[in-house]
Amino acid sequence: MEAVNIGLLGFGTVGTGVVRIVENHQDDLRSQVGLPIRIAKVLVRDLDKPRGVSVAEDKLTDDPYAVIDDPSIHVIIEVMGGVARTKQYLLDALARGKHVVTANKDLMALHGPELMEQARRYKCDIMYEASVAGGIPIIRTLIDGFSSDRITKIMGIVNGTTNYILSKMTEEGASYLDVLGEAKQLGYAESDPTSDVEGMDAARKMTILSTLGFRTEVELADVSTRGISSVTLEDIRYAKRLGYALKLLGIAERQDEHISITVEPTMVKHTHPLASVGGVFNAVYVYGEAVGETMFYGPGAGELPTATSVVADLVAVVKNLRLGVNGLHSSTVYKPKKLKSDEQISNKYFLLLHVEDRAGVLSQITQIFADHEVSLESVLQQPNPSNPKAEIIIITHDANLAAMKRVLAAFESLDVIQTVQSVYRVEG
Ligand SMILES: NC(=O)C1=CN([C@@H]2O[C@H](COP(=O)(O)OP(=O)(O)OC[C@H]3O[C@@H](n4cnc5c(N)ncnc54)[C@H](OP(=O)(O)O)[C@@H]3O)[C@@H](O)[C@H]2O)C=CC1
Ligand SMILES: N[C@@H](CC=O)C(=O)O
Ligand code: NA
Repeated sequence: MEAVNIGLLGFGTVGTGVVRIVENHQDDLRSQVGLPIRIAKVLVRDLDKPRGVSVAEDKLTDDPYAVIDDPSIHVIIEVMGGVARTKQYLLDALARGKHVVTANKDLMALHGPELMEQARRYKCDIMYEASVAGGIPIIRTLIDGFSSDRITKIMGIVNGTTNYILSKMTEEGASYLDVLGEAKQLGYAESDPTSDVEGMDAARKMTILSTLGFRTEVELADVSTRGISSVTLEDIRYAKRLGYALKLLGIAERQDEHISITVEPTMVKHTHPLASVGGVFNAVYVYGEAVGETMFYGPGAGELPTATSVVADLVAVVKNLRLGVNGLHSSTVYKPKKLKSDEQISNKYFLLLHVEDRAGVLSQITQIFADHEVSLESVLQQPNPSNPKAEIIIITHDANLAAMKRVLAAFESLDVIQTVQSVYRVEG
């Protein structure tokens, strides 16, 4: 073997970064793996599209099997996105003995176990560090760094696009749609940004992180998911005033072997380290029984940060190749899965209610909380100059989710409440 030949599936934001790093860091990479690394073929959709970095014309193809079936290719780097078709390409590549590096969280969250089984069968590696928190080496950290510990909490800002949007709304009062447009321009958003703003992208990443952290097979359907599309500037202003930052947080918790995983806009206390993570940055807070609190911070999306993780995976694959130890994935998933019920999930909540501005309203509302045994940390009532109704802002003490759902159901039949404007989980 004279060189490691790469088949690159996709030449967009991340693919361009991979080609740049392989070119610009060639000497360092070669010193580490003992062989030159060559981009042998590149799959694109549109052969005529102008590219940010050039590759020889004869390397470009729009035929995926010209890459997958090429016997000279050792490693497939998949940075094209997509699920069903892409899964088939990777299953076929593995069956032909090619190692795989992918940045595709949609695919790994939905079909990770099947792809890993195929990799085991054909003694190949499949690595996916870039799939969660772009440039942060968090997957390696969970698999290797914490192999000796028992993780009980993973809490993360794992979507760069939504963190960018919420940060700009908070700092500049910018409009949601304007900032979403910017995030698309900057290459942060998915090709369909609905998966960013509705929380699905973060849910896929939390599926991957909690599977690794809790060593149990978490499925996407286990993640209760809510995005940021209904977050208003008013919510953000209230959060700020009360000493919180509004963040799209993924939170995975384990207690007595029961787990819960959520993705939702969350009020994070200003003193919590996650509150100051701004822009496209991501951060993952991990609590282990032995290690205690840890936090990992870095760019969550974008060309070169994401490509850094992809190429680091490539280096790991090639080192294994040189040692002849590819495909020796030890089992990181071996615990039976037990999900928490709503009665076992306990959080603080923030509520913003628009109500009739007359005597006795507040006591009717607080009575409903008392009836369902939810106790309150603070209650603030104020007139709203732009609305004849009053606003009530409530922060609860820790309350179980089932009780909170009963409170919200009871509010529906209380005619003094005009609207339940917002409900957010509170952390820190
Ligand atoms: N952008 C980011 O910051 C991050 C992205 N990711 C993940 O990395 C992957 C790639 O993302 P990104 O680079 O942003 O995506 P882009 O849309 O920028 O690039 C996708 C590339 O794949 C090619 N492609 C897509 N579908 C096909 C197809 N059916 N046949 C042939 N070629 C195809 C496109 O070809 P053409 O150029 O001709 O259109 C394009 O070159 C996704 O899975 C994404 O979720 C992960 C972490 C961060
Ligand atoms: N669209 C994603 C890209 C990285 O995974 C994000 O914004 O985080
Ligand atoms: Na990562």
